[in-house]
Amino acid sequence: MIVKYGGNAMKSLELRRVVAREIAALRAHLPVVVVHGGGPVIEAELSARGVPSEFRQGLRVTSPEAMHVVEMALAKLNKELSADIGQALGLMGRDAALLVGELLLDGAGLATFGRVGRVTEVNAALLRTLLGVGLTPVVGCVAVDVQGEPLNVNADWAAGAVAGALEEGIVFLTDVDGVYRAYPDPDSLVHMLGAQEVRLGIDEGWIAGGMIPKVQAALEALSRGAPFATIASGMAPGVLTRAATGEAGTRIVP
Ligand SMILES: Nc1ncnc2c1ncn2[C@@H]1O[C@H](COP(=O)(O)OP(=O)(O)O)[C@@H](O)[C@H]1O
Ligand SMILES: CC(=O)N[C@@H](CCC(=O)OP(=O)(O)O)C(=O)O
Repeated sequence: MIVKYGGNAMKSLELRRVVAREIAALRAHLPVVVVHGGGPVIEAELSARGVPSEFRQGLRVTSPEAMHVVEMALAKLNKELSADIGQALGLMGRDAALLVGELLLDGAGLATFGRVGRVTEVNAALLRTLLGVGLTPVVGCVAVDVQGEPLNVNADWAAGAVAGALEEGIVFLTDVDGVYRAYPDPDSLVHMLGAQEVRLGIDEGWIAGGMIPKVQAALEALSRGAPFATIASGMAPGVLTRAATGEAGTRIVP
């Protein structure tokens, strides 16, 4: 199974330990690949260095200077998360062409998002080799382009691409229990959400901000062969097993 671990599900050291325990418990039953982001850590490093960055359509417009900071921040976090999880090997998408990508272009075909990219190829053989020797791959969301330059990939997209390539299910851990029809009304949590309703939700604006790349990545993973894709809260005990069996979170369906 693929676990996408984002910035909001690692807000505190305590929460990080809870998630690490969940991942360790899950892999006693099935192989796990972790793909992580780290938006808040990136944000802190950029502001400490006075490097400006803005979000457009939920994506960080990434100058070459910002790219440098993004990669540095995520690489350090990658080592910390790998240590939290244990029996893990931390890798960036740039290592061994694990995540190969291309620049994201706007509607006019221009790279107005800067170094933001999307994944075109995943080195699934490497992930399978690591799993085969009992290591949990922990993958940071910086991909490499054909020129060997880094690309800043939204971590939900990166995780969705890995799930599609391995044809395994994926759980996106975040700070909410799933997708709400009227966020944050707790009674409006949706248990199953189809592609058509996802499009409607984005158009009508009740799926917004950071939830947009998550639902898009879930649909992309399903279309590439992942058997299930669920969005769930990293704060709920036992969440990974419950999300995998459909008892927790919002399951996205084609
Ligand atoms: N319909 C919705 N249901 C739930 N959360 C939503 C919805 N629309 C927008 N959101 C926002 O999406 C956030 C999760 O995305 P994001 O902050 O990018 O998480 P992460 O860092 O875990 O990837 C929630 O905290 C919430 O503020
Ligand atoms: C292009 C883009 O937006 N990249 C993200 C990568 C990290 C990420 O996605 O982290 P979360 O999972 O914590 O949101 C960024 O720079 O913040």
